[in-house]
Amino acid sequence: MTNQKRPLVAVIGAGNMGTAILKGLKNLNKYDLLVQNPENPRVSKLAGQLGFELVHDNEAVVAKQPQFVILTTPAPVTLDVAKELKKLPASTFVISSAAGVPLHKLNRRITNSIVAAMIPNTPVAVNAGTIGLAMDANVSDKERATVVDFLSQLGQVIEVPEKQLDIIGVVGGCGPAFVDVFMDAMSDAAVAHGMNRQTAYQVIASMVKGSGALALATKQSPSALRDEVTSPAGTTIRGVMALEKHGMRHAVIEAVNKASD
Ligand SMILES: NC(=O)C1=CN([C@@H]2O[C@H](COP(=O)(O)OP(=O)(O)OC[C@H]3O[C@@H](n4cnc5c(N)ncnc54)[C@H](OP(=O)(O)O)[C@@H]3O)[C@@H](O)[C@H]2O)C=CC1
Ligand SMILES: O=C(O)[C@@H]1CCC=N1
Repeated sequence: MTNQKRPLVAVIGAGNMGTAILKGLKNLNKYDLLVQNPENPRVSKLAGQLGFELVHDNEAVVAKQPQFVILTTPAPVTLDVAKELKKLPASTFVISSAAGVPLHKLNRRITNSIVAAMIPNTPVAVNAGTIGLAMDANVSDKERATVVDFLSQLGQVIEVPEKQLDIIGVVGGCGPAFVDVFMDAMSDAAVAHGMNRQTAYQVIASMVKGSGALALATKQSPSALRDEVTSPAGTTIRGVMALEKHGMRHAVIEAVNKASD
């Protein structure tokens, strides 16, 4: 049997987003994984769980010549990290997930490699993410396709002009937290009506997953889908009217506005 070498993917910054990406990549079972993070027992434990190699400086990342480098560092340190990746080979793809860090600033520091900016969300951990992606015009079609093909393994990739990454970051990136608040509130109500907590979580998560799948499959607008549920004089319309009365629509719009500030 031949011992074929697997492509190496490096993730710099194994916090919440880095870990979600590592889990999604691990599920694929086709990449070797390298992580750079400051020494931290949490990350050492994660290395054992997910089976990645752990290093603590970017020189070690450069030396190992990964095919893809994913930056999941806090936004304020990402440009400093990028500076240390200058010596990566020209064939390396560096994909930053740092919200609000613009491509031209990354490109100024990573002068050699192909650079992309993305906004993923935590469902990448189960390969069901939503990933906004922007690349400079000078990236070739072939390079662009390589990045899209790679990231598509973690979820749905939506290429957008860079100026739209901020709003994708809110709707797609923060969105799971907003949906989690909704699911948590609905679980409380279900428990108040006598459902046990674990069953409530299962029913509600499955309902949210199915609603998203139906919207994607049918391409119907949310309002058209809602109308299909609201039977005349039925239960749903009473619930929808209560949501309107208590300002759910306004609360959601305000959440997006505040997160965009
Ligand atoms: N969380 C999300 O859903 C999303 C996050 N993002 C972006 O991802 C990035 C990370 O966010 P998030 O995971 O939530 O943040 P976390 O704070 O959870 O993770 C940041 C990680 O980076 C590590 N780190 C800090 N400084 C360095 C450094 N110089 N070199 C290498 N690693 C470093 C931290 O290590 P330690 O903890 O040991 O200090 C930590 O493990 C941000 O830029 C954010 O904008 C984008 C979309 C969605
Ligand atoms: O809360 C944040 O700033 C990051 C960016 C999008 C989701 N999480």
